[in-house]
Amino acid sequence: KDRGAATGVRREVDATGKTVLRHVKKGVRDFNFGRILGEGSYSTVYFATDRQTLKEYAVKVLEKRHIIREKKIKYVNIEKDTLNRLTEHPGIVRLYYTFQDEASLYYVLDLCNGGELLGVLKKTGTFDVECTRFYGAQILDAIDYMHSRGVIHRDLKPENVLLDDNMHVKITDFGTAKLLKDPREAHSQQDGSGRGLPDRQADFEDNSRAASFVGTAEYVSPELLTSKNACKASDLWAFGCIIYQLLAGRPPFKAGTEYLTFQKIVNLDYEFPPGFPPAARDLVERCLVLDPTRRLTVEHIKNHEFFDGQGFGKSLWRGKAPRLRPYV
Ligand SMILES: C[C@@H](Nc1nc2c(c3cc(-c4cn[nH]c4)ccc13)C(=O)N=C/C2=C\CC1CC1)C(C)(C)C
Repeated sequence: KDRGAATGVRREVDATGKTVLRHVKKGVRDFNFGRILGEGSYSTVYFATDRQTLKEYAVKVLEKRHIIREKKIKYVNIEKDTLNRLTEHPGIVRLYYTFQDEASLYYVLDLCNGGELLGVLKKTGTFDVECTRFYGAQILDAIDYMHSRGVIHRDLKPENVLLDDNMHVKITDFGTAKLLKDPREAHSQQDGSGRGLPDRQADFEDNSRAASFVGTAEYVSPELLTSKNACKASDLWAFGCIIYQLLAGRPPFKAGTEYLTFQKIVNLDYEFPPGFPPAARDLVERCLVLDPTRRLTVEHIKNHEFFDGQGFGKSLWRGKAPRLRPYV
């Protein structure tokens, strides 16, 4: 079958002579590929335009041979399953289509023209309190939605927080997410950390994969370094690191080598620069808690004084993003 077939619905006559409408998958030839937007370890993301609709997308291309050789098939499936679970939130990159050809897999996704939050932060150096509150609230709202759908991101960091045309947040890069098997976990605080529901410990991911993955050094939570088990609170540890970094211009735990960075994390060895806003300091201190069961939850954070006056409903995603100003 011609993979590059035009899109949409085609009228055909089936074996019994009945006229049927067939949905035809999009293919590589339905898109004009443009520049490279970003490169991951197993993928390249291109700018692309749909030739029929002229809509612009980001297309993530994964080379099959590379994935097989590097034994990453599981990660590819996790990412696709995760993207297919997270379809109804403005703060999550949306997957529209997938297709393949002999050599590669293709994911057609939201185009985030604002690029990575890290890039924007590097340009301004730091964010002022208003910007930190707005971007912190959007990231937190997206985390809340992910967790409600039983997804733990496990590698949240400013490189994976993208920005769309309105400079609103789009969380991406779910190849290392952890999908809680039992959706019941999704709607409660119990979340695979084995807390409170010991009998369901078995429900969770096979520990072999969990054991093998560790996030990006600066944002990885202490429990992932010590017990190899990520939980929803692990994403809130990363959230605390991101809030600190937006205001300070650098992450709280950063050393010359990964090992020394891990040392700082498990020893909670960090300090605030002079003039760090007190409400933000209190919030960060209550997220960067070694014991995941004592860390603030999403609900606690939404009610923290740092977010006083910040709505978390639809208004958060409708309003204009604040002009980016450095925290001086
Ligand atoms: C984090 C990711 N980088 C990026 N991933 C995506 C972008 C993206 C866009 C720019 C950009 C746009 N304008 N200027 C820069 C720079 C980096 C991007 C996008 O627009 N849409 C979906 C993406 C990813 C979705 C896919 C994970 C499911 C890595 C480095 C892994 C390739």
